[in-house]
Amino acid sequence: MDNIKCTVIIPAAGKGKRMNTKKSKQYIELLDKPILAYTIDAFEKCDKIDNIILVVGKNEIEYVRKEIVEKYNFNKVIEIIEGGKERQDSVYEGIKSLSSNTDVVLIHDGARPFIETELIEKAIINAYEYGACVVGVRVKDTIKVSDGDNNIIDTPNRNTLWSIQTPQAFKKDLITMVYGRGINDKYNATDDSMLVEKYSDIKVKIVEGAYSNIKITTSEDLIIAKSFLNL
Ligand SMILES: Nc1ccn([C@@H]2O[C@H](COP(=O)(O)OP(=O)(O)OP(=O)(O)O)[C@@H](O)[C@H]2O)c(=O)n1
Ligand SMILES: C[C@](O)(CO)[C@H](O)COP(=O)(O)O
Repeated sequence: MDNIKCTVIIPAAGKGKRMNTKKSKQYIELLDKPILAYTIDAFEKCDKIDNIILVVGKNEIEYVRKEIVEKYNFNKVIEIIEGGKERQDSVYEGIKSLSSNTDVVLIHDGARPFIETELIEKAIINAYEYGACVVGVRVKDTIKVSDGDNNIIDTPNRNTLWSIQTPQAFKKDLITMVYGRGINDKYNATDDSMLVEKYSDIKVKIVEGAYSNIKITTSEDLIIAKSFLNL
């Protein structure tokens, strides 16, 4: 475990359309610190992480370098690169810049600032053992499947359902192979593990995560985030 070389790719090039604020949500400040800085901090302080690759919007590269990476002394950040149109395109840019000296690759949303060290470490261990894993929590609601007219057509057994978060962690060769194929096929995956499910025989392990590991997506999430920080 101590010898596993781990790189995390943090996609943070989104526009935050659902948040609908002037600045993209990952740059909103909580206690004078941008949300993205909380996210990076979680990986900077995890001993098992060697390198961090940040993927951001073209016009934000210099801001992120000066006002986040340098300001908070994030020494593990080795690259700040330009993202793409969709999350998947941004992650692929990160994958293309991975060094050969990496065993396990973690992918974690820039907009998930409350990830804890213990979960990062569990994800690394499971990825190393099984090849691929995602962090997730059991769903609390009953989930329905609908047809195109909002009629219910199925109610899956809740005991089998998970709400999937990040980090998602993979052996480097596996995630590189499946991302290459997904991009080539223009296969639209809403999370990284979908590509492993589609293009390999590897079973993706779910690591039971934390309900606090929210993705800041809409304005309600900011209220929750502030309450976590006692604001
Ligand atoms: N082209 C994109 C789109 C998303 N992301 C990142 O992927 C993570 C999860 O995406 P999401 O929460 O959907 O962010 P946005 O795309 O910014 O939000 P929205 O869909 O509301 O516009 C975020 O950290 C986001 O910055 C990215 O790097 N590149
Ligand atoms: C990867 C993810 O965070 C897992 O829940 C999520 O799928 C990202 O989706 P989004 O539509 O880009 O918010």
